[in-house]
Amino acid sequence: MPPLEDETFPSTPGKFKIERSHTMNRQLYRCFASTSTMFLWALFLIALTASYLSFQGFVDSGSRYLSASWGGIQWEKQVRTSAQIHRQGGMSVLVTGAAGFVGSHVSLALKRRGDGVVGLDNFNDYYDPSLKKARKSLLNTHEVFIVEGDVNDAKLLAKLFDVVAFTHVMHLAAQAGVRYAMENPQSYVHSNIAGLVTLLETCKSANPQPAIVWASSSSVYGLNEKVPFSESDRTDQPASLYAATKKAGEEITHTYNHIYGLSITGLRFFTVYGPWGRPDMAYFSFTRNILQGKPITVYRGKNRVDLARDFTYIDDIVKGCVGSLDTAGKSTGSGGKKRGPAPYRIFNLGNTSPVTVPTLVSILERHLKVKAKRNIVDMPGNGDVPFTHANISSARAELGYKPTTDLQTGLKKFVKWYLSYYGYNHGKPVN
Ligand SMILES: O=C(O)[C@H]1O[C@H](OP(=O)(O)OP(=O)(O)OC[C@H]2O[C@@H](n3ccc(=O)[nH]c3=O)[C@H](O)[C@@H]2O)[C@H](O)[C@@H](O)[C@H]1O
Repeated sequence: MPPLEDETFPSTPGKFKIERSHTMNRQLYRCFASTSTMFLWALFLIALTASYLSFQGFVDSGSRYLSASWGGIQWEKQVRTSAQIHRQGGMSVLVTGAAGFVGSHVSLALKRRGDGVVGLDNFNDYYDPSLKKARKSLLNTHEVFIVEGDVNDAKLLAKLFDVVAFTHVMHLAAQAGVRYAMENPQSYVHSNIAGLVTLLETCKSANPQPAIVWASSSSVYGLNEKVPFSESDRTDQPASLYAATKKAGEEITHTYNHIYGLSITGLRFFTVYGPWGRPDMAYFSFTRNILQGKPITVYRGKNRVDLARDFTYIDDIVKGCVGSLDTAGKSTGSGGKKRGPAPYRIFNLGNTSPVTVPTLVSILERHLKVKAKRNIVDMPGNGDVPFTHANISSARAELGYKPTTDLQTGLKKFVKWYLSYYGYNHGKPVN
């Protein structure tokens, strides 16, 4: 049998009751006994709460750490290893948009010649992210590490510059696509303006400051009618929000060059195409539809004039990018302050021989050996421009840029890659 006291002071504090009819001593004793028990209970509860809270904190910080895709000793090691330079006079380059079309090609080219490369990409779903993951795997086999993150993440950028003193930044992360800007305008502001400023803020504060080469676009020429397009032509009539954000990027980078001494090179790409390309672009989506027996929509300009583009093959663009990195003068600032004038350059990277969209379709038909079902419609007012044509004399003189691949040859290589990657039905990638 348990003693009475034990029954009167049950183990559950909330059940405690004072018995008024007992003697003073007994009450005092009970009171003392109850006070010490309560004290012990209180201590126990405090300890329990404290350990619960600290455990919760551990779980929270642990899950934060686990859910974050960057940070930690192992991650830093991967970044450092990927950034290591393996040639005399080489550079260490942060490539943003490294899982993208141009970014993956440029990263590989740099790595192959012995430069250090660290990629950054947010793997967004503007187009099939599995293609971006496949590019990442390819880069992985060449020992290029891609950090998963956004250019708007200032902490991540600061950390990357903390771990590696990048000599150059190849900034290719962007919201691409001319017509999609009508569907999702904010994504252009987020990536092409806010993201650019975040990156420049990091670069301006870095010690040493890197030289920056970044992707502008042929679309900045907008409604300009003077052909071929020269860098000195007017670029104040953009036809799409995409073009407007790229033009804004040119002005923004100029400001950072002027105030902080950042070395800046802007590249106006002309409709880049090739293996591992972007599925949202015409040559890519036409290929898919033609193979699947689906109709393609071919836009036509005013007065039934065919639209034309200065389609530029990816390998030529890569040479222009690498040439830009090689010739980029140094940034002059330190501690966030300009110490002297730094280069500010803009180059057209085109092919110099525009081809009409119906001709593009005919070339694809020949390579695919399938007839396209053409649905010809008047160009909707969706930001498109009727033609592009690059004057590349500046790039030729200063970068040694000389495109060598015509559309016929380039599309042949694209189709070969496409069929090996997707197969004839554009099902899942062939393993
Ligand atoms: O140089 C650039 O700065 C841009 O190049 C690229 O834009 P664009 O030149 O518009 O390429 P792309 O979409 O392949 O359309 C090609 C042609 O096909 C026509 N087109 C397109 C789609 C369609 O369904 N039908 C059609 O006729 C269309 O009217 C056009 O005449 C990049 O996407 C862009 O991110 C940017 O980098």
